[in-house]
Amino acid sequence: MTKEKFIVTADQMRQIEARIFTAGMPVAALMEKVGGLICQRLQAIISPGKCIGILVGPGHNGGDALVVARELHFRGYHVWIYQPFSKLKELTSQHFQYTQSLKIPCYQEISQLPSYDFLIDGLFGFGLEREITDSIAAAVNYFNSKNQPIISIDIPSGLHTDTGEVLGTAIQATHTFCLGLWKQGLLQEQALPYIGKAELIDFDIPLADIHAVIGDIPKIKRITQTTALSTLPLPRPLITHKYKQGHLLLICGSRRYAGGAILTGLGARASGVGMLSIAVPESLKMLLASQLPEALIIGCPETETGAIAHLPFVGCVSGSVTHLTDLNSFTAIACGPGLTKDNISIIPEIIQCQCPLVLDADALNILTQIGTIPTLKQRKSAIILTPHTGEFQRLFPNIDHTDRIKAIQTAAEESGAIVLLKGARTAISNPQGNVWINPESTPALARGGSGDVLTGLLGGLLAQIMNKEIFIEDIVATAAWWHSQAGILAAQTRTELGVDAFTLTQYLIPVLKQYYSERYK
Ligand SMILES: NC(=O)C1=CN([C@@H]2O[C@H](COP(=O)(O)OP(=O)(O)OC[C@H]3O[C@@H](n4cnc5c(N)ncnc54)[C@H](OP(=O)(O)O)[C@@H]3O)[C@@H](O)[C@H]2O)[C@@H](O)CC1
Ligand SMILES: Nc1ncnc2c1ncn2[C@@H]1O[C@H](COP(=O)(O)OP(=O)(O)O)[C@@H](O)[C@H]1O
Ligand SMILES: [K+]
Repeated sequence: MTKEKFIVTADQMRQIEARIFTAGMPVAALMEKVGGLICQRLQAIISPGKCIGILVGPGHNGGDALVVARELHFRGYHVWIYQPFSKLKELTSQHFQYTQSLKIPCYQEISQLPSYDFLIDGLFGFGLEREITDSIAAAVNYFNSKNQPIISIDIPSGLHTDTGEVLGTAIQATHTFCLGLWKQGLLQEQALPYIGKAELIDFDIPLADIHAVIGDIPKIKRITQTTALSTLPLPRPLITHKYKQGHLLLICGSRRYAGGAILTGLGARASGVGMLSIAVPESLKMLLASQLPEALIIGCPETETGAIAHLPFVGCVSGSVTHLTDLNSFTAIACGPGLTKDNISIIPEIIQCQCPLVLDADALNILTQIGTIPTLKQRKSAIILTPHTGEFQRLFPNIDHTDRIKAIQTAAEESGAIVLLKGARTAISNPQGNVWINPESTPALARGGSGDVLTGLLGGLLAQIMNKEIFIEDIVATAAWWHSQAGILAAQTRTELGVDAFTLTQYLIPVLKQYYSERYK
């Protein structure tokens, strides 16, 4: 669905809504339509005869909930209403009056509430701007303590629509039916424990109204299956050869961290890149060759501690060492996993390469040591930094990272890099502040080495976009999506404990194959 990629703040949603109403759509008609759509979804989840408690707030979120209450009542569900407010908005008040004429039981006190199978949360939507307190806060905490399924309308009541921050307390939903367009708060990490399974209820907001408010090219977008698949190098052109499918150089590994190089290599393998070269310390060469027989393994001179001392350009070293001819012969370079910080000269050595460059893990720690901004300012071509929160803080110590989206926008603008901030909701910003957020992932990925897999996969995809009209940040977003989807599939098959980084690499291709089942039947 095309609207899945848009993300709005409360203010933007209000402006979009205002345009629709000004154009002639009656407010009551829209509420009726939305309530009907919510009901259809509820009927698919909840069988008739179940007992459903409806939590009704004073605004239009409460109005939606009342439409739902009325409809479910007529469809054979046992419905009761909890409505503790003395003053309701006019439309909400009318719907409330009608539910009372239908004799749907209504309660003001939680102590009086009957039992229930499901709750529908219509206390507050995007109109919540101040903390929930007193008896309403106590009610929210009471409902959370019951451990029964709760379906929140638009957003779990108590979450700030933009920041996902908890305002006093918040409903811990098992499902969230977000209305019309994804609210920014639902994409924020701090909101995750409250949202449950989230889905968008599309109520036909005209695209023209969306673009009029958030712009032709929206600043913040959700990565979707459609946006990701549209940038993948699939199907391959029939007439091609390996060098046309990209040549990736990985610079990674050390005697201490050999596994990082293997995992990065296996991530790159799954990308389908035409040629893969891996620069590792000389003593790792045989190991890497045995794990990745298709790759060209470049053994590098090493420090006493077993880190790469420098890259073996032609003329630099002799003997059995495989030489690198020229960094500019590659179509992408990814550097960092397992490198150690033992030799900081490796970054100045590669920073001027002309192809897209990914820095991850110890390459980021080295970058911090030699000076993030001054070093990146020397760079003329695209560079992608892939820090987790700790690395981000070290790279950009002056940037407040509590709002992760603002933080990456600032970091990208100041450094000129594309910044991918890893986490439960990985987000990517380019230097112009255009952001992609990855909306689905799994905590199964919170495990050593899974970031190394991402670096290899990303490098391999970047290597393949040469001469294609694809923005680099779009392919970075695709890599984050693919990596997470592989984690989700692996966790579904093996539980969240069964997704070690090597196993993750084994799911990268199977997860993709699901989307191309017709082609590969
Ligand atoms: N836009 C659309 O396209 C569509 C929107 N729709 C629906 O409308 C919802 C937005 O409705 P909304 O604007 O009426 O706000 P909502 O979230 O119900 O609550 C605001 C009310 O709560 C009150 N209040 C606030 N904080 C409080 C507190 N801490 N403790 C106690 N009270 C507090 C506040 O009172 P006041 O601040 O005025 O005192 C006000 O009365 C949206 O989420 C969606 O469900 C759909 O029907 C159709 C399409
Ligand atoms: N709670 C989580 N939910 C979803 N994904 C996560 C979570 N925690 C970590 N990840 C993902 O796992 C990967 C971890 O990367 P990183 O921290 O660099 O690990 P390593 O350096 O050990 O490989 C990142 O892609 C990150 O987005
Ligand atoms: K709600």
